[in-house]
Amino acid sequence: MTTHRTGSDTVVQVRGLTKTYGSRDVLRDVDLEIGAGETYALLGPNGAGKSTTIEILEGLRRHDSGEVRVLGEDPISAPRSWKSRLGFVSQSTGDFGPYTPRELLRHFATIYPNPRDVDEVLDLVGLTSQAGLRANKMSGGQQRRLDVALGIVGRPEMLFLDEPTTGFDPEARHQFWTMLRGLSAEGTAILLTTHYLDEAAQLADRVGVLTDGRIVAEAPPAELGGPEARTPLVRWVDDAGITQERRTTEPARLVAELVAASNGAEVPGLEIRRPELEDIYLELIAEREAADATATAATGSSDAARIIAAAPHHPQHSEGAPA
Ligand SMILES: Nc1ncnc2c1ncn2[C@@H]1O[C@H](COP(=O)(O)OP(=O)(O)OP(=O)(O)O)[C@@H](O)[C@H]1O
Repeated sequence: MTTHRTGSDTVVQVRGLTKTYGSRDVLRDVDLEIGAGETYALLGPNGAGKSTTIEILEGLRRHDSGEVRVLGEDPISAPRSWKSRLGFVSQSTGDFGPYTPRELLRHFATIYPNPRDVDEVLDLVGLTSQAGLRANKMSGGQQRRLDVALGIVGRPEMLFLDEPTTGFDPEARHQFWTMLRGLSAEGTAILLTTHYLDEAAQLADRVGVLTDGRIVAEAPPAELGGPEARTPLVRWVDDAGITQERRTTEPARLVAELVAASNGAEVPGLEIRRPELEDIYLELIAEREAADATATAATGSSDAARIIAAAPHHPQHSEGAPA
């Protein structure tokens, strides 16, 4: 399923990655490659394993089997200098203590060998006018922008963004997209998870759909699901008041036929929809869930049954080397 990249600019290389929590297989045989300057969006429903994947790549979690290389190193045994080449924005906002965004950024900038200018970063994330305010008192969206600022101040070669724009207002999201395009143009590789499919469509060179621990589809956003998935859908209400829909590659012809059949009158409820990434993603997930339900019915087992059978279950926490 994975479209392997080749070349010396590979930043992330993952082969056959598996991860189990207790008796639960969270990642099963995941392959992933991301190149310099590439933005890869990892999509998937809640609990699919996206954050687990990112945490393994960051060296915060151990994996069970498979090969993982980020900037040529195994994250678990990588030297300290390796971390300074990465940028992280995790899913939850941190506690900023009594400090202001400018103070925090100045402090973090000292950790990196070639940091960005603090004022430039404040400007990039739209926090210039909040730079001197106490960060803990800023709004949720502003704190999230600060998370992003802290993630990029070290001029990372590889940037991990776990649902970075949660809480952003629309203007901030657009500003963020522009900023990411700039980082990408400078050669930064970006791994992004998001539940905003428009964000993935806007930013990603490739998207991967992770569900049930596997990447079930991977392609540039405009190609996911293949050409079939993009066939326009025409919907209208017929004489009996019943909503009809038909997929056709010639929607204009179908509309002309409908108009002719109604003697030139308006066709009630007429709508032509061209499936977007979100429609295609939802269809992929629904297909997958239907296939899993069929398999479960056939074997008479389910994840829930396996988990109950394996109880007591003790969740693990941070397993990797300290940051
Ligand atoms: N430390 C842990 N111990 C046990 N199970 C865990 C642990 N961390 C995550 N899980 C489980 O692993 C699965 C994958 O979680 P993960 O956070 O990677 O999903 P996700 O795709 O990032 O979800 P979301 O979109 O909700 O952020 C979930 O079922 C979750 O409950």
